[in-house]
Amino acid sequence: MQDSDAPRPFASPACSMHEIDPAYAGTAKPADIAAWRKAERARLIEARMAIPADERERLGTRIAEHLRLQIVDSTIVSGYWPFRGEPDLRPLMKALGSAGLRIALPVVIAKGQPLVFREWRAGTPLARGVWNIPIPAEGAEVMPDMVIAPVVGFDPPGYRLGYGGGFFDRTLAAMPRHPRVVGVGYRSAAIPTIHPQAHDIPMDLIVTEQGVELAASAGD
Ligand SMILES: Nc1nc2c(c(=O)[nH]1)N(C=O)[C@@H](CNc1ccc(C(=O)N[C@@H](CCC(=O)O)C(=O)O)cc1)CN2
Ligand SMILES: Nc1ncnc2c1ncn2[C@@H]1O[C@H](COP(=O)(O)OP(=O)(O)OP(=O)(O)O)[C@@H](O)[C@H]1O
Repeated sequence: MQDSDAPRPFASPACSMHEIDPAYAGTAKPADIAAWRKAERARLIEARMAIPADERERLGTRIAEHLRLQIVDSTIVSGYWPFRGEPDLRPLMKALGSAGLRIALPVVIAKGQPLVFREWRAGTPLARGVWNIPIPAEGAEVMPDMVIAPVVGFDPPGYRLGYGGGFFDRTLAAMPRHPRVVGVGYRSAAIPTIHPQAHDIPMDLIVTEQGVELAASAGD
């Protein structure tokens, strides 16, 4: 009698991924990309906030350890002030500042406009910016040569899903010299694709608690 669950090794080709419906693989192009992104952001942010705070802190420390190894030949590094459960890299920002690097934070000037970067040092007074994000109350506007961008989601080629303002894409597109752009996030923010659009600029590198996820090929 034939056991229907038993493996039948030669019944099909070794790899049949090409036969799988893209919808099943989670990569079918949604009819409405903006609506899909909105729902995906909400899902990813909710999942991130559900990670217990002490676990997020542990993961953030590991991300900072991996990230630190990537900071070579940079003089002005833009970090970020964490919110909505983003990895907290402030200890690293302080350590880099003590080591002589200049640190900046992104500032929203207006919706639909590029960000500007303002220098920050430990102890710099903060003000509440748009969406109540803390920003340096004073300080020179600077051009970072490395930008650390927190991700809500990311995909294997290094495209970043953010909060939906389009700020980093607009900012990078407007910068006279392309800085090194490093996306940071928890490994659980990895998705098969963010369905990149023409305006989406891929990260040069993504760093999670597991290490460096990708490095764009030399010369990019
Ligand atoms: N910590 C941190 N600071 C940062 C960023 C970031 O990602 N993380 N930004 C990186 O860009 C900028 C702020 N970007 C933001 C963009 C949108 C929303 C926001 O709340 N948007 C609306 C929905 C927008 C839409 O879907 O149309 C919302 O969520 O209600 C918040 C911040 C600058 N500072
Ligand atoms: N360079 C650009 N010029 C004009 N519009 C842009 C540019 N980049 C993005 N946008 C617009 O911004 C909106 C949001 O873009 P997107 O969904 O990529 O945001 P996001 O990367 O998730 O957000 P954020 O960077 O703020 O965290 C879209 O409507 C997009 O068309």
